[in-house]
Amino acid sequence: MEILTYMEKYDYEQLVVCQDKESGLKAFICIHDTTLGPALGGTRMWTYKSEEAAMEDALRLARGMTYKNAAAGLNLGGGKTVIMGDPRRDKSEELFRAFGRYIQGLNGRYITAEDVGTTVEDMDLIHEETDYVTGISPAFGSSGNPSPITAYGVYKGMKASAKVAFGSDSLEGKTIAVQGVGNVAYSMCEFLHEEGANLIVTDINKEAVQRAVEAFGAKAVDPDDIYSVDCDIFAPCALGAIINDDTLPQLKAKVIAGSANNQLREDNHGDIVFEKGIVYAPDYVINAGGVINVADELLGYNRERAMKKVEGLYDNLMKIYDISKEQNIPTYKAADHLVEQRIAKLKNARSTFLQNGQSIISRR
Ligand SMILES: NC(=O)c1ccc[n+]([C@@H]2O[C@H](COP(=O)([O-])OP(=O)(O)OC[C@H]3O[C@@H](n4cnc5c(N)ncnc54)[C@H](O)[C@@H]3O)[C@@H](O)[C@H]2O)c1
Ligand SMILES: CC(C)C[C@H](N)C(=O)O
Repeated sequence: MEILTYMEKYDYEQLVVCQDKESGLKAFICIHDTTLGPALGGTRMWTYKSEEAAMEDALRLARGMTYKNAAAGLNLGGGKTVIMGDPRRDKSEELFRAFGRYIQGLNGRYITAEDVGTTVEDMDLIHEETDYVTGISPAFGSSGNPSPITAYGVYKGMKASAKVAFGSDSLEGKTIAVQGVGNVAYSMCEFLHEEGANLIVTDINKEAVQRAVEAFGAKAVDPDDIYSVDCDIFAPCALGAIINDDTLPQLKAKVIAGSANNQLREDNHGDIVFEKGIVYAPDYVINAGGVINVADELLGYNRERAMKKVEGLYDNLMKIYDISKEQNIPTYKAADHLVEQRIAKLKNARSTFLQNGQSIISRR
């Protein structure tokens, strides 16, 4: 990968490479765009096949956060970190504290939180070294684990998508195929089960599958079989790029609505989804609940205010579905246009000089 060429193509601001031999930290912090405010995005810890794969993931995820934060109406830019390592084996106090010092060195340009492979406890360790971290323990006045709030937002967004596809937003009796039953998807399944949906689940972690089978009477299938099951809604809640040339011909669902980031391998897969008449909830719109919740901490956390915004994801998606219908364009394009317009307009509106270049958040 020609890294600077790639960064120029998609307008990236900064890529920070973190290496600390003593703690074993190997990480990439990527800041995509800070037009709207400091870059907020989670930290993923994962066993990447190569340094290049980790760096590419950080870049793709950071850009996704710019779009997510802008679409959710937040005054925040987009960034993300990936730490190379096995979250079950390689975590330590010194690793997260070393990482916290790298974040502190960015002096507020980047603020982190949880993502795949990291927890509230990890954020607390980062917090030992920097204030630029959210999703820490509620004892610090924080909002805690964002996953259940993300799950609630996805549930609401799934209802909006069902309304468009089936004429009613009730999920009672609907069959929903869930890929990955980790932190977000388990909470999401609680809402779906309560509403009377039938669940089909898969995960590469057998214990996660078992937990969902026992709690929700879910039917379990092997990871490769989840795409072809008979279902109304496919909910991708594991990793990205799962809507692609191999999986699309297998899908029977009328709706794709899940929490995973970067679900479309390439944009053209969003075009194919549209041509097939599948209602696709753009990932960064439907899964914004967690970031909305942690972002509220920057204003002094108020759960009621945050939840009101998360409820609004239903309407945010409806707006995108309306634009998609009116303009006959795929939903991912409708969402991208809205975001790009917001950023362009605000770039202009925020171009006047301010003493010390203060941002709204730093004034609170
Ligand atoms: N946690 C949040 O608040 C949040 C917010 C927005 C988006 N997301 C996104 O939602 C997704 C899930 O996040 P999470 O926090 O629940 O992570 P998690 O690690 O708790 O859950 C992911 C699950 O997917 C499983 N998995 C991985 N690869 C798989 C595969 N090929 N087939 C089946 N299962 C597989 C894992 O074993 C794990 O159980 C991620 O893409 C994440 O970026 C999370
Ligand atoms: C800020 C975090 C809650 C970010 C979350 N992992 C996301 O992808 O939205």
